Amino acid sequence: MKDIQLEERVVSDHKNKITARGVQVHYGTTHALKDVDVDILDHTVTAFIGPSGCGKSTFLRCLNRMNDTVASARIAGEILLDGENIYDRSVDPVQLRAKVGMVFQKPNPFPKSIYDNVAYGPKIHGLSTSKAELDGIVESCLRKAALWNEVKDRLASPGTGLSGGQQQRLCIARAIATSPEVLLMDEPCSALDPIATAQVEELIDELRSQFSVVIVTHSMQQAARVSQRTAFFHLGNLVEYGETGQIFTSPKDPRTESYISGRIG
Ligand SMILES: Nc1ncnc2c1ncn2[C@@H]1O[C@H](COP(=O)(O)OP(=O)(O)OP(=O)(O)O)[C@@H](O)[C@H]1O
Repeated sequence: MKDIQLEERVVSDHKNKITARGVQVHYGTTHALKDVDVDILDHTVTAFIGPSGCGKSTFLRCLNRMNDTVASARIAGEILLDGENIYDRSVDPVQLRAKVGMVFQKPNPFPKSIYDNVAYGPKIHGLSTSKAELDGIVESCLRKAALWNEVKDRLASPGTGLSGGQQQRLCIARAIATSPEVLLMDEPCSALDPIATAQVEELIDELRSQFSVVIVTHSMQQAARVSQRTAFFHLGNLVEYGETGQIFTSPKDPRTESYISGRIG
């Protein structure tokens, strides 16, 4: 990883967007996440890394209450978005997921046109008052997702007819169409080829100017390329969290050191 200028990474004084304290998750008798404390900064890409089964996706899914859909999941602790507890009874998970959007491992466009994939969220959340306004949102999101030029002449074609990399960028356009404040990405490049991966990574860096991005990745190179902060999970514990440069060049915990040098995982 010599070509990556980690030491040049500067984490600015962005404010906390998400504050997690004492987060525990059980699936039935499996204790998947143990007492996790994290501050996710605004306008920052945060990478979650760690060996398979360490709880990265579980924690990611706590941040927009996706785990609510898993019958056996029990979540304890506190997760605040801009100071408000997202698990409060008054919070509507559907509204929360518009603010804290998600992109999944496998591109999963709706069986609808390219246009309707992006327009769906703004429509159900009442974010546009006219067709012209909706057209504007669709175009701007497809542009932000670096897909507009490839699809502008076939907006009525099915989203599922695009290539894998294009489908993932369509899913990113769909996720940003509700103007989220945080975007969660669960291994968003694992089904993509190197060219599509590079496009999505470039996009992640651009999206950071608009909101926080949290990415789960199995690739340490990817974490080093795209993130400013990295959290290392192991056996359900958050072992170490800090600036990406520090985590990769001078980890404090021997378990982090072992993982990044390939001895565990
Ligand atoms: N829906 C579920 N029901 C039961 N157990 C689950 C469920 N989802 C995850 N687990 C368990 O919780 C633990 C953490 O899983 P999780 O998917 O969060 O790990 P991960 O670090 O994201 O793994 P991977 O890198 O393989 O995706 C594992 O022991 C897993 O088997």
